[in-house]
Amino acid sequence: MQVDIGNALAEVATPGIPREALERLDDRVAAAHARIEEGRANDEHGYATLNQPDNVDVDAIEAAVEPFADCETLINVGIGGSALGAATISAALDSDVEAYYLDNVDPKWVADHLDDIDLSKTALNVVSKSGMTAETLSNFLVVREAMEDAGVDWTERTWVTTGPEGNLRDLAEKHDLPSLPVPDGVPGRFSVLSTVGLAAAALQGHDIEAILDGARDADDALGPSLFDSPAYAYGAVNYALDQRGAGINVLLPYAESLETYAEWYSQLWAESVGKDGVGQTPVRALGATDQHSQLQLYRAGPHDKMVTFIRPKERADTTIPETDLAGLSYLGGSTLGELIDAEFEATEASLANAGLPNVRIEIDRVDEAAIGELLYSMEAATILAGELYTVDAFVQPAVEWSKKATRGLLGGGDFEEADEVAEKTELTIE
Ligand SMILES: O=P(O)(O)OC[C@H]1O[C@H](O)[C@H](O)[C@@H](O)[C@@H]1O
Repeated sequence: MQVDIGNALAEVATPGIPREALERLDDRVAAAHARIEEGRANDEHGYATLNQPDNVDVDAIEAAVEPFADCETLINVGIGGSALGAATISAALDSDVEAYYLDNVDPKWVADHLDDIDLSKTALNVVSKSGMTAETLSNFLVVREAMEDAGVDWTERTWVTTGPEGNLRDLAEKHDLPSLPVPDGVPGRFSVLSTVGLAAAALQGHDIEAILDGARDADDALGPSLFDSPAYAYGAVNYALDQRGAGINVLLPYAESLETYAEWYSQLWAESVGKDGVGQTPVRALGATDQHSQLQLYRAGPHDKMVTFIRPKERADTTIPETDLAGLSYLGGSTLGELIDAEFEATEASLANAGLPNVRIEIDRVDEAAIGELLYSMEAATILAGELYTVDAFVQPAVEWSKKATRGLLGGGDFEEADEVAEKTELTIE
């Protein structure tokens, strides 16, 4: 993985980072790296994330999914960190096993999925670190009932990934379900390179050892200087641009297979650095599609953002047939890959021309090793940013308020948060 921060420098962009400021920031990166290494050595909460590639029990994962080797479909019931990592790997890599991630409780959407799936040929993975998440448990109950209605023995088609306690752990013990533990000391959003993200990948036939090898390569690239570590360079530059006014980071992957990656990164970054009144806002977009929807704003709107361009350097390709259509013959004989790469470079240059900061991330191709390297690198980039923002990157207390309000609204107890829902200030225009 390469990270090119040239277009984030002050000689190109506004806001931009002067080279001498980057040198000074590198001193803080060295101190942050030392703190991270200390946290890893002591297996501290959060920092233990970066030890995952050496802690994952690949045999246990493969053994847990082996009973489901005959399935044609996987349903992953989980939300947030219990869905987005696995979904990123599923979206990036091809498989004969179709995977559905039920990570929302939109009734029609859930029902439509269940109507489309042959539940007798389906494996169900229920994932929740806490084992308490309302959306996950509700969707599990809905899928279980659908299996029963279809005459399918759900206990024969289900494995659970969860913590040592909670409803899911109780369920697994009550029904003797195969289960995998979530890793200790690893917050959900940092758990893709563990049982949480890799079990689904194993079931889909992906080489999880290769994913972990990619992560190990990224680990080897970590060091006390951003000038030697692509992951730290990315985390440090995002932080430095945010300090200078680029409070938004638009993620612009130029591959459909990386669109879910942008969703995963958005949770990782937002929940990690978004606290105590600070934190850059990740925004998901897609190249080349959003050149035709958002680029106008990126190039000619306020300089309150940066853009992250992401692409694989190698990709399977499709030739554009020769044509005599007026004004289009120049495309004939080229390939869609050449077109999207030209658009990547042209759009990147158009932002540099407008002085809007941007960073380029390139992976060799979209395969197991490159995905492992990218995911691990972004986890390291985020942990480093947490140190630079001086926030605790491993907690997310702000998500609890609406959970309490929801529970109160549905009769799940007395919560003052629910009372405040009823006190909404209204000015409805209709
Ligand atoms: O894995 P679970 O305990 O079910 O939590 C799933 C998700 O929900 C929480 O509310 C947090 O916002 C996320 O960080 C977490 O990944």
